[in-house]
Amino acid sequence: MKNFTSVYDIDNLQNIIAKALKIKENPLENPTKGKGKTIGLVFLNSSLRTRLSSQIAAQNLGLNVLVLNAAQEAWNLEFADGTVMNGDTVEHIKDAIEVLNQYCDIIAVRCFAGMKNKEDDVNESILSQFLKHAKVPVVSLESATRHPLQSLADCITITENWPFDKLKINRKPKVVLTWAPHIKPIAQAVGNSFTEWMQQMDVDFVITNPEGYDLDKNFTKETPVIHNQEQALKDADFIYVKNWSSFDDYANMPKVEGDWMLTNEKLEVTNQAKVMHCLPVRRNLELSDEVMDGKNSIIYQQAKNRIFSAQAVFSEILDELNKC
Ligand SMILES: NCCC[C@H](NC(=O)CCC(=O)O)C(=O)O
Ligand SMILES: NC(=O)OP(=O)(O)O
Repeated sequence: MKNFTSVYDIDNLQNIIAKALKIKENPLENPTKGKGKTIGLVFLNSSLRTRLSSQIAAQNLGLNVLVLNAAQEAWNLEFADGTVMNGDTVEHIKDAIEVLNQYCDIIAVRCFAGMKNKEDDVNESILSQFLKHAKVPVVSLESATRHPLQSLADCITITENWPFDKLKINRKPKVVLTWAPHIKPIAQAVGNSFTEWMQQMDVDFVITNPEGYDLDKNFTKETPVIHNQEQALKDADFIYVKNWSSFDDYANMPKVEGDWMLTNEKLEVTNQAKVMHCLPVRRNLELSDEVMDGKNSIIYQQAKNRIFSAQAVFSEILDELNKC
């Protein structure tokens, strides 16, 4: 694996899920694979899980880990080309990446959507600069349109809870991605990414969201989008709860009819569905305390699997680097 920014960077989804599950059994199986190499984890936005799970994963492989919380600790970065830098920005992203090339064997970056300019976000204006200027492999820690390490962890979690090869049940699980309320505009990255990965899993996948909140068609493709939440949740085996703002009316929050928060009452029409969320979650807004703390939640298991998703990816990148 050269870079990891989407599902399209992996050769075989089932193989990498199996690899991650094997790592989970023995995370310290290859403690020297990354010896003498350095990964830089660059965060342009906040993080709890991605920062810590990537750090654990890298350490399990013997990598040196540098963490840069760039938004708080580094110089104020300029992203636009050709700007006369006589304002607040101190260092151009191009120069920062060139310097990271000198220190790192792998560069991992978190760069959320700016939510101001749709074209910039759709074109991944920041991640694309890393892909252009980095001379080492680049890993996305969530970009403007995708969160692939999260989605891989989600696939691992679904597989653990629905062991496709071992189950006697001869049907695919029904997986529902349901929109949830929020107080502010949130990017579509997690929803897009989950959609992209579910389309490659052996599952029946549907999305439910209010009118005006359909995700980018380039991600949803043929996936059914249902605007009636109760209808979509019927017989679900897995429910993935996530908020996102409007894509069509970009980064706005059109008025929503009804209450979309996931509650135990809503779970009644499901097949005792397992509930997932990438976290952080706004309790009693996106989903109720009773769901979050209840027996259907596999949300902390999902968070734990972030370690093994990152470790499987770093391991594949190291295999490639160690070939040279
Ligand atoms: N990395 C996981 C999710 C990160 C981000 N959530 C947030 O920004 C939540 C912020 C808040 O709840 O105020 C998102 O959905 O893309
Ligand atoms: N799920 C996730 O990526 O969490 P953080 O934003 O805390 O890293």
